[in-house]
Amino acid sequence: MKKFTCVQDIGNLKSAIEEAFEIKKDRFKYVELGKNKTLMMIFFNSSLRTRLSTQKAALNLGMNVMVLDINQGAWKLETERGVIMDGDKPEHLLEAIPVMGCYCDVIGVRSFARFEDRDFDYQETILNQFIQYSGRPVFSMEAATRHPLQSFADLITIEEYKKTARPKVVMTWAPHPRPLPQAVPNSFAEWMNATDYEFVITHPEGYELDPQFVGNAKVEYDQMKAFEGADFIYAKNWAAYAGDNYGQILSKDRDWTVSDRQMAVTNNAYFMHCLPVRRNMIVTDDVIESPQSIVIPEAANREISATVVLKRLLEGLK
Ligand SMILES: CCC[C@H](NC(=O)CCC(=O)O)C(=O)O
Ligand SMILES: NC(=O)OP(=O)(O)O
Repeated sequence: MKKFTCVQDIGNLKSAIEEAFEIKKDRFKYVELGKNKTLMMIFFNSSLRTRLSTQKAALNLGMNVMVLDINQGAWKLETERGVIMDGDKPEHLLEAIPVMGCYCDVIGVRSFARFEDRDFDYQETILNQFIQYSGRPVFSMEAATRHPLQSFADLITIEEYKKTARPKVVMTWAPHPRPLPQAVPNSFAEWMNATDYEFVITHPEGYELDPQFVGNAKVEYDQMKAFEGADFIYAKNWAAYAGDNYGQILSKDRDWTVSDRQMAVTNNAYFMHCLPVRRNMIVTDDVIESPQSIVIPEAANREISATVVLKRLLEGLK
């Protein structure tokens, strides 16, 4: 594997899941693979789970790790070409990227959507500059339109907990005080559509995601109807994508906050969320603390998805 940015990069999902379960049984099985290899993790945005689980995954494989928070300590970076750099940004990304590539063997990048220009975001301008100019294999630690390490961990978790071969999985929008990226919902939809699960997306009108990610999923504007008989509930907020509303908050309707009321019409569904989660906006305390909440095992599986991905990128170096 030369990059990991989307579901297609992991190849056959059944094999990927088998590899994840194999590594989960012995996460140090490939500890020699990363000897004298260095992972560089570059964050343009905050992180807890991705930062810790990916570093742990690198250690599982015997790698050295360097972490750079671009906005803390490094020079402020200009990312646009053609800009006269007479402002507060001393360095251009197009120099910084190949320089960073000199010091490592594999690069992970976190760079969220900026909501200033939908094309800039949806062309994955920042991530693709790392892929084009670093000279190293690059993987996404959440970029503008996807979060594949999270989605892979979500799939592993559903495979561990599902009680039927083809569970009903429902992704629901929920309210939030800030406009959040579409990366997590886009990516979850992309991975769910790559399985044979029954997949439903529910959100208020106006929150339609990019059709390239919605695919053949059923979109249901009635949340209670969507929840009927569900085996897994995946909650997430996202800002509007469509038209002139890109990056906007259209609703903060807390009737969409996941509570016992909605969970009561499911098939005793498991509750999932990528975290961090705004309690009593996205989900009530009772639901996220219930026996059906699997958000912690879901977060734990981030170490497994990252170990599989780094293992394949290291194998691709040979
Ligand atoms: C893994 C999720 C990362 C990010 N989440 C946030 O930015 C939450 C920030 C907040 O709740 O203020 C998102 O929604 O894409
Ligand atoms: N789910 C996830 O990626 O969490 P962080 O933003 O804390 O890394």
